[in-house]
Amino acid sequence: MVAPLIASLAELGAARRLVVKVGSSLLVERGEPRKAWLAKLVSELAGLRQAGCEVIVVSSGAIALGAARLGLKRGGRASLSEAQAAASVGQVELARLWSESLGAHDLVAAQMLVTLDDLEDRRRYLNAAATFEKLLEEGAVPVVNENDSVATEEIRFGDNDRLAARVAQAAGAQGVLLLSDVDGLYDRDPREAGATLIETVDGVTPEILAMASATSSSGLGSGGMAAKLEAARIAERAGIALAIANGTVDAPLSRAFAQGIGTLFLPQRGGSARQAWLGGRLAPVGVLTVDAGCAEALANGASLLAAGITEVNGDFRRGDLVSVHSANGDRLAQGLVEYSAEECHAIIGLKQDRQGDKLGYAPRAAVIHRDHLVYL
Ligand SMILES: Nc1ncnc2c1ncn2[C@@H]1O[C@H](COP(=O)(O)OP(=O)(O)O)[C@@H](O)[C@H]1O
Ligand SMILES: N[C@@H](CCC(=O)OP(=O)(O)O)C(=O)O
Repeated sequence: MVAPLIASLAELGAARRLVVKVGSSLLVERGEPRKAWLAKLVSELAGLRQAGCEVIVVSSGAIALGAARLGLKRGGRASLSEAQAAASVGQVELARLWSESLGAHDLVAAQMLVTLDDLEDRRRYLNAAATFEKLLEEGAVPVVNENDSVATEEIRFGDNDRLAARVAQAAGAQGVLLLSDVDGLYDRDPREAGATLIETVDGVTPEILAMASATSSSGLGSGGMAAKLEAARIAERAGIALAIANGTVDAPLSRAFAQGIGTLFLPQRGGSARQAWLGGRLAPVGVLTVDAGCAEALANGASLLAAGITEVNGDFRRGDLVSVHSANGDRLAQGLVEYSAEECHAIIGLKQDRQGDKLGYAPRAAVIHRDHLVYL
């Protein structure tokens, strides 16, 4: 039987497996950890655990803590190399904080540092998934962060919101709670007068995306509301409910779950687990632009054929992840390409029967087969 999808904040609080993400601004204030706040949050997490919910924590804060220890300006975010150095110093402290706080409730913290690459490669993704499963089976609480010290500019999440959504997918969680310094998504930047909290979002549309700004209010975090909406898109496609709630209050989890204050992004019924993984991948290496007829065919579940391609960009090889864009630049789909960029250039715009001459071998059935394509 297919489990029913979560439809309210109360149901999110009763999820069997939940990812709770804590932003830098909640954990760190003027370079110091907010220990009293963390202790209260952890007692709520322990309550969830007692109620039978398996909890995974995604915790930011390494860069902010490390920057303070090293005396770096701009919270350690002036350059990638400073962020990397700050993270490696701060992560030691962050891990100890979680280990001590969870330990006070007889819970064991398990550190998992992942890079974007770890979750983009299918084999490594499944490997991480197995580790989450084992840790939860053993009763530990995984505490996840990006491995900032080795991440490079191109291959990096940079924000822990999207990381939390990808972790939820890998760990088979039903829900994600992003704790931030606002009650949820407002219809415009909450610093503007008249901003209204949106309680439920049924599908992250371009109108919803337009509400968010990418600036972090505290200056400590990264990505702002825009990153949270990207996370919501990854989650909804994977059939996972995601909520944004305020972590600055006294009992953030019960305020969100019992009082229902926050924004809930409803999960959408999607394809297979593999398709959800593919749709959540974040680093395409090329772009194929298609004409209107092809865009319509893709929306109806067709494979991508060379005849509909009008432009090829990027340097990719067979099997790489590429984005499919409409003529006006909208991202329509992404998938694993059957040809290299060079081969795509050779057959662009051609029907199947004319491709063999250009390729020098019998053409494949499609440029991206529909089994390896996710319409976004
Ligand atoms: N439409 C919006 N709704 C809510 N918050 C928004 C919106 N647009 C911009 N923001 C800003 O995004 C901030 C949250 O992002 P961020 O500071 O990165 O959080 P965190 O550090 O918790 O991850 C809010 O404090 C708010 O100032
Ligand atoms: N991995 C980084 C956190 C990334 C980040 O800034 O996230 P957030 O504070 O949630 O916007 C760190 O530990 O400092």
